[in-house]
Amino acid sequence: MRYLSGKEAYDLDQQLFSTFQYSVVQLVELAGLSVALCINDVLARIGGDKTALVLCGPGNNGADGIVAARHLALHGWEVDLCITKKSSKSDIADSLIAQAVSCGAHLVDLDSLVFGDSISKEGSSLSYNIIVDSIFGFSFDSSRPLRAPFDLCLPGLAKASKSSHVVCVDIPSGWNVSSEKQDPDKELIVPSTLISLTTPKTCALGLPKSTFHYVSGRFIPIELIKRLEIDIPYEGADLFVKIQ
Ligand SMILES: NC(=O)C1=CN([C@@H]2O[C@H](COP(=O)(O)OP(=O)(O)OC[C@H]3O[C@@H](n4cnc5c(N)ncnc54)[C@H](OP(=O)(O)O)[C@@H]3O)[C@@H](O)[C@H]2O)[C@@H](O)CC1
Repeated sequence: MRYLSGKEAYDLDQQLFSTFQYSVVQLVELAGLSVALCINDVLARIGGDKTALVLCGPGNNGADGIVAARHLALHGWEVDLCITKKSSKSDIADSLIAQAVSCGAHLVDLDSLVFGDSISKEGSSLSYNIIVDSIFGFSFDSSRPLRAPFDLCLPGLAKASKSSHVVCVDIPSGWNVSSEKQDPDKELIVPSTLISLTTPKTCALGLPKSTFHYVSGRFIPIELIKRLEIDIPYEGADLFVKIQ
């Protein structure tokens, strides 16, 4: 299995957009659909109800989460969708959010969430069976200090991840993407599931042995698969494979 650094993942992404002429919307749609399929597979393994909170960030990792929220809602899940921070650059988030809501996802404000051993909505004792971390992906820069609202919600999510099932999309938010080992002095998310898109990134080498690890995002052109030696052992027409 090929593990990519943050820079290699970024370069691959750029080639998909330039040389291979994919649009962002196409790729986040395929990524988000495969994330939703993986989450259904997780549910079949852990049991419990079909309730999920999807926390989305400002970049394309967040866009993957918004699309996944829509598909989960279409798969019969009760989905709360929280946009932690909107990007000033992206013009796709608004339409993706509107589509998710029209398919049954409920928008919740970050301020209305209570972070503890689990995450719940203010005034409600109900917690979510699955929390989806789609806040930051491979463009996260762990050398920069976290600004609001991430200075509060990422440590809150990290705490909740010790007792709740947190599914991380592509990268556990806050982790150093290109390092096998994480800073022991930082309070970081402990993923119960990681869904690596395209191929795992270096940080996935430091996953706990108990973490479910999926690879999905089956949209890489043959030429890139050969050149980068990305040989994911998909079976038949499956859009994801569980590798741990
Ligand atoms: N080829 C593939 O496999 C595909 C991958 N896809 C997905 O795209 C993801 C990568 O998306 P991405 O490049 O848009 O960036 P992402 O990681 O969402 O974050 C960017 C945001 O983070 C912010 N930010 C950074 N550091 C920060 C800090 N310390 N503290 C605070 N903020 C910080 C940064 O802010 P800025 O630097 O602009 O101020 C910006 O707003 C990838 O992981 C996968 O999920 C698919 O959708 C398509 C095909």
